[in-house]
Amino acid sequence: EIPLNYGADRLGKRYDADMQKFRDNRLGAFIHWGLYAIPGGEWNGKVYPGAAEWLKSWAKVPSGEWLELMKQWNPTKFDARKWAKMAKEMGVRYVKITTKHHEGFCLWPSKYTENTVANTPYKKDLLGEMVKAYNDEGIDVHFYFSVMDWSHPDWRYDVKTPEDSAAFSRFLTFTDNQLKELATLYPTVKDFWFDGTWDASIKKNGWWTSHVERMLKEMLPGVTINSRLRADDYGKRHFDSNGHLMGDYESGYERRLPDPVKDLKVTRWDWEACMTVPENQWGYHKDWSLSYVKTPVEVLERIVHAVSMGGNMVVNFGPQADGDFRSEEKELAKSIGAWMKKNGQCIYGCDYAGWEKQPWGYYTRKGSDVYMVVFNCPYSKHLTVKTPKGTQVVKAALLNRKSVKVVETARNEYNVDMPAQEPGEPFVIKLQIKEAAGVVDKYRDALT
Ligand SMILES: C[C@@H]1N[C@@H](C(=O)NCc2ccccc2)[C@H](O)[C@@H]1O
Repeated sequence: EIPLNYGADRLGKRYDADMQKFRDNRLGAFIHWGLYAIPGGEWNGKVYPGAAEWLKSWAKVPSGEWLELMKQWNPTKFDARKWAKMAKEMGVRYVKITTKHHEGFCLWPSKYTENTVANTPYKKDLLGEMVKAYNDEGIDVHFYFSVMDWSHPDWRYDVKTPEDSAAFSRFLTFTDNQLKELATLYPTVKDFWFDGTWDASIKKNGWWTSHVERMLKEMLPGVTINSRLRADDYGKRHFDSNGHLMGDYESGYERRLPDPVKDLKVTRWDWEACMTVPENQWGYHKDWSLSYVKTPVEVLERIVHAVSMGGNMVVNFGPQADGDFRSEEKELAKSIGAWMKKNGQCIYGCDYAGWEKQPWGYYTRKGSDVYMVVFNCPYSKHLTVKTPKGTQVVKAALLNRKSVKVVETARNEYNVDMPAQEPGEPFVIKLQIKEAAGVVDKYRDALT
């Protein structure tokens, strides 16, 4: 192994209670809310199809002009308790909030910059209201924090000159101060999800990313940190130069998922994916007709797919500037929540089952309970199940307890019947299994 000063602090998964809670939560929501919600993808009469939270970049708006939007920031319809109820109804166990996105506008009254909610007509501490409301509903709060800050004069994409070094050193101190502020003001925060860390300036300062992980874990024992923060001595990100995951979970799956057959390696570490409902909109965009908008079932399939491979899924919401949500997002939360109410036991606390994936859908597992989550109904009316050697399927039942017939068709192969009534939506079959070592093998391989 290459000797590293700023590589992974720990080898292998964390098994402490805080990490177990992170893992058991499985389903989260992202809240992308900032000044970008005001223009909603349109600038000077032109609508930009790219990610709305990147509008400042697409429309090449100078920081001074962009920050003028602060004068319009007054979410009169914002009601943190309503937001928390919506999350509760959706069945998410945690919410990741953009404390500060690339634009540099802070949802909390930071004393290290003028670019905060305190200097807007709204004035109040939005982040504090959200943290309290979500926590009051028993929902964990995670902080999204963008290291890249387009509005800070000392931010640099790269560090090439002595002036760059002096400026970026000031920037890193500023960022330290903001992170300490967040950890001090909101000590119930359970996770920091860092973004905007791909530029050369950060890759050349791997030491700082290691310092941030250690500083936050010192201030908030048990807090989790995503791999995206981290760069090692050689600028290697997420995984260090020895291939070890940095941080506590891999956070590279943004708007994409591992292949459920080819990418089984991801089951070796903790990971969390995040997704948008349109093709690529995190912040509020006024025109969702510009790209495909996923249906609730398509969102649900991505949630189940992630859990089936031992990962978490975070579904994004981009609130309007007025503090209300668009109807598509309200309907999505209701629809996912209704399904989770009936079937959540195949998600919460579940993990990779280790069985061979079948075309009808995904397996998840919790202890000795194996769940079949069916998205694709076969014309054969049977759901093929292939178990690992030594494992038998004893019984199968729908979650409403109606049993379904199981017929053994070959060694470690079964036909599980489809339910008599067509469920009309993705459904779950719970398997009772028997894992006996050295089971009598009554089948013979063909002599060829
Ligand atoms: C979670 C997402 N990460 C932010 C982001 O910048 N993603 C990578 C990206 C990099 C360059 C152009 C578009 C998107 C997006 O704005 C969201 O916050």
